[in-house]
Amino acid sequence: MNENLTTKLPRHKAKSSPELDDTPPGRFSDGDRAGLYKAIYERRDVRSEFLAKTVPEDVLARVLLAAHHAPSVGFMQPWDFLVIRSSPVREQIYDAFVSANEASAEQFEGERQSLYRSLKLEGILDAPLNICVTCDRNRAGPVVLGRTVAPEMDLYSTVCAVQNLWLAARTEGLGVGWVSIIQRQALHDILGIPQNIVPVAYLCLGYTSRFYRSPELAEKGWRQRLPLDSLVRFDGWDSTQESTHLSDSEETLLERIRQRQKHFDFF
Ligand SMILES: Cc1cc2c(cc1C)N(C[C@H](O)[C@H](O)[C@H](O)COP(=O)(O)O)c1[nH]c(=O)[nH]c(=O)c1N2
Repeated sequence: MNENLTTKLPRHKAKSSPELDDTPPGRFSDGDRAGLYKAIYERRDVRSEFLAKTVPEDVLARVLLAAHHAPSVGFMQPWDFLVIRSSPVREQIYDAFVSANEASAEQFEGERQSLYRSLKLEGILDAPLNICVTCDRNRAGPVVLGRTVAPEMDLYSTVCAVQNLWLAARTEGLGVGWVSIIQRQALHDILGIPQNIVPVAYLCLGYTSRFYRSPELAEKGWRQRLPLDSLVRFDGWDSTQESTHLSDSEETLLERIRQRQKHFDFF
């Protein structure tokens, strides 16, 4: 990275006195870093705990602007944000969810199906606000820097915006729940989204009575977080993790990951 550029970056100060701030240029202060990691670890997918409380416009503006600052291929910014408050509209979306969810439940069998049916997988009517994040695949014309050999990059960019929104919302005390159990065509029909625009995410958003400490699906026995050390590979897919094949630094990295994940096990 260009050193001059780095040194010109604004210093983020968590400490009250600037003289005490010895944060290296370009790096966040301990407080700022802790805030970001806290948002990451304490973000949850929220379905049941929404409160009716209104989300003030300035808070929503901050969250949407955070989403708009996501990275995007060729700086395409392919997203639009449909803010949905109307109860009749949300009721139609909810009906679309119910029929898609019934079909989804049929994909599982026996106890797994019973457990699936016991899960609440949306907060469409409970949350005061729903947001549909879409992707305009033609926003920057047919040829986009970075998308020439990987056309799906615009969709990935839109997902980056969703993640920014999700994290920013968490710092504001807002819960977000992603509902993907809705036929895409139903979103086109109900929301009048043109066929050339892709609905990427349907989100429920609002203040909550609480946030689960760990993913609700983990707490309810659906699926647990995987050990990260088993997902890290070195220099190629087939690299083995047998200790004889690992360099000291690779072994140290995996050990640090194990220690850290044990520490954060409950997330
Ligand atoms: C693309 C995509 C799509 C969905 C989700 C997420 C993502 C990324 N999730 C939320 C998902 O279940 C949740 O993220 C995981 O269970 C992990 O929990 P936390 O997000 O860490 O709380 C989700 N949850 C839900 O109740 N109904 C849904 O339809 C979906 N769909």
